Amino acid sequence: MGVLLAPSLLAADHARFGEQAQAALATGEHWLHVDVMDGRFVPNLTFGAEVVRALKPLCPEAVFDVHLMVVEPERYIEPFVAAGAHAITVHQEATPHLQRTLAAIREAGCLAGVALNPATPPETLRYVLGDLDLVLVMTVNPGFGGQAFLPSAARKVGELAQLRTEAGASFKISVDGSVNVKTAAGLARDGADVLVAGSAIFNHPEGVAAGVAALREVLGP
Ligand SMILES: O=C(CO)[C@@H](O)[C@H](O)COP(=O)(O)O
Ligand SMILES: [Fe+2]
Repeated sequence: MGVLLAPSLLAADHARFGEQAQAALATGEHWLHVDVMDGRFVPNLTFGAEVVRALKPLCPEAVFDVHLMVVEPERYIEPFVAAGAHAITVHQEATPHLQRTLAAIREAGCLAGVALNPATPPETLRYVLGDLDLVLVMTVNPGFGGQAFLPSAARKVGELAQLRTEAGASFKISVDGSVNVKTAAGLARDGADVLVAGSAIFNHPEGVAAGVAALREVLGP
């Protein structure tokens, strides 16, 4: 299976979410990445489950990939499931009860993901590998779009691919932060299954379709 692209709505025009989400899906991509920030876990605020609920009828084919950058993420599983999320990712650093939280996400019928801040080692997931469907490697510090890529954090992609093989696990490896035409191909070669891209898609000077096409071109067939 080829690499999936997950356009990140954080970089979309917030006054035209529906239109921009539809433009991203019209390119043939299916995932939509939804960045939820609470002003506590990260120094920025975005939106909540109502955005997924509102987009759902406009984008019935979308896979809503929710990235919770919030403290106490377990409190938000139910509202996002009810709104129509398909994948819910919590931060390893945000909950002391990671296994329970992942189990609750799966129990609710969603893919269960864990995000790793740049300083968090993949080994911290060793004892929850069987509870995971997705690991989100942050290649910037979470909180903002348009930041500089951290190559040290990207090294985790290959390490996770190795850990996955050794453990006989099957989680997807997703990468989030400064995914663009310079970084995408290397990340895919290292083992990324999903590439989250905000600025590279929604801030492309020729529009959303051109942003997706440029990434697809460097990724190859
Ligand atoms: O989770 C985050 C930021 O915290 C991301 O999903 C950003 O939306 C990525 O934006 P770009 O780096 O692609 O502009
Ligand atoms: Fe994100």
